[in-house]
Amino acid sequence: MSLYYPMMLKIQGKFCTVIGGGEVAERKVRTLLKYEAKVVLISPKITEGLQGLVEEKKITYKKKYYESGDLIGSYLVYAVTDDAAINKKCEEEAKMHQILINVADSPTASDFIVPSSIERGSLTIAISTEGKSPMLSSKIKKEIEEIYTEGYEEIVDVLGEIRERALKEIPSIKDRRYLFRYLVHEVPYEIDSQQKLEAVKKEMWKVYESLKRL
Ligand SMILES: C[C@@]1(CC(=O)O)C2=NC(=C\c3[nH]c(c(CCC(=O)O)c3CC(=O)O)Cc3[nH]c(c(CC(=O)O)c3CCC(=O)O)/C=C3\N/C(=C\2)[C@@H](CCC(=O)O)[C@]3(C)CC(=O)O)/[C@H]1CCC(=O)O
Ligand SMILES: NC(=O)c1ccc[n+]([C@@H]2O[C@H](COP(=O)([O-])OP(=O)(O)OC[C@H]3O[C@@H](n4cnc5c(N)ncnc54)[C@H](O)[C@@H]3O)[C@@H](O)[C@H]2O)c1
Repeated sequence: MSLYYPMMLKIQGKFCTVIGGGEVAERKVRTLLKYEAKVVLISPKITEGLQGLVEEKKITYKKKYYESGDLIGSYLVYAVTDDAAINKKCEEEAKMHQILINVADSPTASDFIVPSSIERGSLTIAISTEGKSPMLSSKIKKEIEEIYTEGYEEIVDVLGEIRERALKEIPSIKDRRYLFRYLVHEVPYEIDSQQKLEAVKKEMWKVYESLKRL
């Protein structure tokens, strides 16, 4: 059994502190920015990529070594220096203040792990091995990407729109469940071209209109 509880976290507008400015830090920062967090970066040296983000004012940069107290007020912390003793100090401070921390060189010390993930609009598929093999996570990701192709973004949006309409227009939960089951299990999602995708979307709405009237 895994000790990690999977969940989806909204970090938009939250202060996330990254200690360290190397390649791993850059990857973490880019992901945090993608989800619109407010990133504070603490490191004496940073990569060119991170320097670019500082110049574009995308992140707040404090050019210094980590000191105790730096984590106060953070929502999430990433200890990603190449110095295990410093990462450990960050871990201790975070634990003292009950701030969630990810420690790059120690999955077991981390409160949370960043999974490998696939995004198709609102559909997210995340894979984790509890840090035992990021390489396996990455392989599985590639396999799943082949099954859940980009077209799923639009399929999920249509499912969402139909669900919203059905909640208003189909009073019986049994009927709604039948509809959702039909849309997900019976309509074949053959969507390997835009033309086929459009045909599937049309079919989904047709199913909705016909089941609504029953
Ligand atoms: C998913 C992804 C998210 C992200 O970081 O953004 C991620 N690692 C990614 C990339 C990546 N990771 C590594 C390389 C170099 C190549 C290699 O060595 O493999 C590359 C680059 C690449 O593959 O391109 C190696 C590596 N990873 C960790 C250590 C430290 C250690 O194990 O001690 C070492 C050094 C091991 C060593 O020195 O040998 C630790 C972690 N990496 C995790 C996540 C967490 C566990 C996930 C899980 O449970 O499976 C965990 C525990 C911590 C965490 O939460 O960060 C991201 C995108 C992958 C994708 O999506 O394709
Ligand atoms: N989680 C992952 O996915 C993953 C992947 C590969 C490696 N790692 C681990 O992550 C760590 C960092 O890897 P990297 O390739 O980014 O290293 P790196 O050497 O490129 O960068 C280390 C950074 O830490 C900074 N630093 C050093 N001491 C500091 C201090 N006291 N305070 C603040 N910043 C300090 C340095 O200035 C530098 O910017 C390593 O321990 C490595 O084993 C993790």
